[in-house]
Amino acid sequence: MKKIAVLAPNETKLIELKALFADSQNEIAFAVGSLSEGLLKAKQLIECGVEIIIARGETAFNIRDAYPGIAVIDVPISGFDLALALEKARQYGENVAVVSFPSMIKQVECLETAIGVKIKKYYLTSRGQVNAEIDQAVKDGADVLLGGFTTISAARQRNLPCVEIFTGMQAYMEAVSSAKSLLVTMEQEKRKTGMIRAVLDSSYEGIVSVDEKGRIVAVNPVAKKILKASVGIGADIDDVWSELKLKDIIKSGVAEHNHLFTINGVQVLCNKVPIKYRSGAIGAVATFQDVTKIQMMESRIRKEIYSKGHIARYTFDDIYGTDPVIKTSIDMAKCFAASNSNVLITGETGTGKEVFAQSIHNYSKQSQGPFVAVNCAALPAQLLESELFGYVRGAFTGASKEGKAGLFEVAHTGTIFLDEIGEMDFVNQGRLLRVLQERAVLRLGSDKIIPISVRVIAATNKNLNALVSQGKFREDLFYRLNVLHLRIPPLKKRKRAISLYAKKFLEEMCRDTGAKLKFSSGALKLLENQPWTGNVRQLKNVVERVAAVSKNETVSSALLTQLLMFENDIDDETLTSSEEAKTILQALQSCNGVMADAAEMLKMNRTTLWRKMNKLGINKYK
Ligand SMILES: Nc1ncnc2c1ncn2[C@@H]1O[C@H](COP(=O)(O)OP(=O)(O)OP(=O)(O)O)[C@@H](O)[C@H]1O
Repeated sequence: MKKIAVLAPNETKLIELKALFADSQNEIAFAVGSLSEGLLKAKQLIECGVEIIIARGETAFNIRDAYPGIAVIDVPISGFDLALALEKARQYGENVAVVSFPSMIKQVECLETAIGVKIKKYYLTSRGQVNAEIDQAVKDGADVLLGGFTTISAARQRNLPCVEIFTGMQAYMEAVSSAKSLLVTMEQEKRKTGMIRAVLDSSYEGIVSVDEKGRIVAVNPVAKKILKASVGIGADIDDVWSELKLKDIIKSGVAEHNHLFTINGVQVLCNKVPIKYRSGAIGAVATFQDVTKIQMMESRIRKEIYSKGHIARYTFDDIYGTDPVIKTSIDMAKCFAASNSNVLITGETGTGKEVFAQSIHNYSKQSQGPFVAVNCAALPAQLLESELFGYVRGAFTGASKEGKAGLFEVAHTGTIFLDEIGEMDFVNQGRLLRVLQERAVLRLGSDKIIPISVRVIAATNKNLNALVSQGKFREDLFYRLNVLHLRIPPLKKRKRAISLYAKKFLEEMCRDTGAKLKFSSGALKLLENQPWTGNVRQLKNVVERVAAVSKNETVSSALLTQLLMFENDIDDETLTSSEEAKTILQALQSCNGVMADAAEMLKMNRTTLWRKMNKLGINKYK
């Protein structure tokens, strides 16, 4: 496809030009036409793919005016061309007048001082004016008329002395050479623009940039989607998105980061930056992202990173609860799961508070997000603070170089389960309250607010009301946590459920080992009459022991009595401070005091270890 075209003013010139550029016939299109006829030819050439048009004077001017997207090269009148014309003109007399369109007169003006002559000028704005201007020139005493094709044709018809200013071949050669190098530059620009366009189009961020007047110069598909407006290049940014105040950025020359806006109901996070050239701003660019998309992406990344550790295993189906007491708790918990409010679960140790918390999470809208369980009593206050809220590099001595996301951030879009909340110190209670109020966290040592969407479920076996009246627990925090309250009754209050649990747990254990065991009715009676201070957890442990030691298919009350004696012995104060304490201390020592590792080594969960340490007076280890 030919990208360059030459418009000759007449047939004679066309023949000369075709001969001159015979070598470039494949690259250059040739056509005849000047003024309105030239404009028509230009239209046809553009439709055929021409991007650069070489034309003369007024024709060039008109094409440029009508097709601003097309490069037009004006064939100039050279000093040599004008000198030649003047030399001929002087043969008629001293008074030379040029009658022509402004573009040609401007070129003559530039050259007349160089040549050292004074030429009278008569401007044409249309072809129809030519005779009137010639009349005026003659009246003013012109001996000879200079001009282009229009003037010379009219003068010749009236037998007036005239000389045509020819555009020499040298000028056409220069114009063609300029056109060729312009084409190369244009191709390079197009490639660059194409690459920038591809970057803009593939960006996950919305991007809008404006020039110094606030007119849009670039806008990508994501931005169009968010703005929901038919955003056109050249449109005033204030007509499309006035809230953005992008013109203020051009004025101030100062960037603004992390601004939250709502546009068309979509919350976006926006950065605005001035485009600077030399000392001033020549435009501005705004990049913005749909906040929910950022959150979804973050949550996906977080889930990838934490998928191993932060999953809720239990669902309501795992809770054995045919007894009416627990059924009521399950029904209530299901209702709680449907709301987003904070939940406080109270109940004695081992009643199943975490099982309920996990089931609520899995039944809730947050079920696709992480479930992060934190034992507030298992960590010293300062460590708990950095674990919960995270920190930035250098926040405190020993802080990791990269900083660390807190568990609240980890739990984003999911649930955080704050177990043993009654053990939380006052400083952390204050920080927790702020997080609950503002739904955002500040990492230690940072002033950057990180918005989070986390469902909070807290649990305690303490009487929080009593702790509030003793001044050990913040009242405001208590009310924030206690929006929905789930009380899990102790096992001794669900006597009828004991044998059901025992049977179910035995079935579970047998499923693992392949054994076929069942309780005798006497054994079940015995179980029902135990105090079960450790509640369901304790019952489960006893059944586990039964499954391990029972040699007969039917578990007798005799065997059970023996095992229960042993169970009660474990609770015996005299035993606790000796062997068990020693084992725990050894485990803690070899794990550098890291409770999670020690618990794993001792094959018990962290909560159990923590409780045992408390009981044995070794909870201040480290
Ligand atoms: N209704 C139930 N159905 C089945 N298993 C249960 C039930 N309640 C509790 N459990 C079992 O009892 C054990 C203790 O439960 P969980 O850890 O939820 O208690 P907790 O009240 O959170 O204890 P703590 O206060 O000591 O943290 C778990 O192993 C769980 O499987």
